[in-house]
Amino acid sequence: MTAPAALETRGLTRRFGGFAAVDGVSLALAPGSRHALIGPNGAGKTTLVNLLTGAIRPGAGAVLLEGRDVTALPQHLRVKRGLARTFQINQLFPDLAPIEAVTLALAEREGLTARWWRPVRAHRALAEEAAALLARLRFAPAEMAAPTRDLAYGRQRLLEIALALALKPRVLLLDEPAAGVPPEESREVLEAVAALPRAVTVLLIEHDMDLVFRFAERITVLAQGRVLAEGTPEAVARDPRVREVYLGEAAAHA
Ligand SMILES: Nc1ncnc2c1ncn2[C@@H]1O[C@H](COP(=O)(O)OP(=O)(O)OP(=O)(O)O)[C@@H](O)[C@H]1O
Repeated sequence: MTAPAALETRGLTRRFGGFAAVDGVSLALAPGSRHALIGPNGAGKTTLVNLLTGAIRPGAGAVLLEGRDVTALPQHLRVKRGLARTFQINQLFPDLAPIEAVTLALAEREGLTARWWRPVRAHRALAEEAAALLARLRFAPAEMAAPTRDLAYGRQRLLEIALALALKPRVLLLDEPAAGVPPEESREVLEAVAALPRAVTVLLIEHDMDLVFRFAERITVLAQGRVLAEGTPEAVARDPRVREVYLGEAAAHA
């Protein structure tokens, strides 16, 4: 028996008024894969992510996490089942150092924050775990201890990813993790994500094609709410239908 997909949708549909923003989308992320979701503006990517996380409900279809139907579950229970997404930048505390923020996130996950009597030892173990997590994302010790506001923007985006990882997800959704990050730094962000252990399946939603083609093993292309193409980066890049929607978009912006 083959393992179920890490995350799967079946015929997922969401309408706004009469307009189908997501229209019968079926996709499956293989366990441990690096998968990207791309599509021109208005293709339905954000709506699909909101359906995956449970921020909004579908009119039809299903979402399955490791083979279990989570369509009816609210967001926090999907997080508990192992689905995490990156935080928005404004959720970072500028005065906290990354090591403090990640230690707190780990403590919250372990349910330790409510215990005022928690032993110092437990806190030290969490701080060590936080340091290891940040080191995996290539934070130097000095950066871990400096206030978040002093970090370069790319490092702040990596800190968001570290906070999502503190939830110990099985599936991580990254919604444009490199948006607004200078090119030299954005490459670093994606390299650090690509180097995460294969126990975490990653779905990347990204506009920057360079980053997508560097990162992804499989790409799903969304257009007008539907899956237009799905395959390896090479196959997707060759697909004339994909070229058409992107060339059309480029022409519209010219
Ligand atoms: N709450 C809403 N009410 C009405 N229409 C909506 C709503 N949310 C999204 N839409 C419409 O659904 C379509 C898909 O939007 P969505 O934001 O999911 O696309 P996207 O692929 O994320 O686009 P972009 O890359 O520009 O962010 C758009 O035409 C949008 O106007």
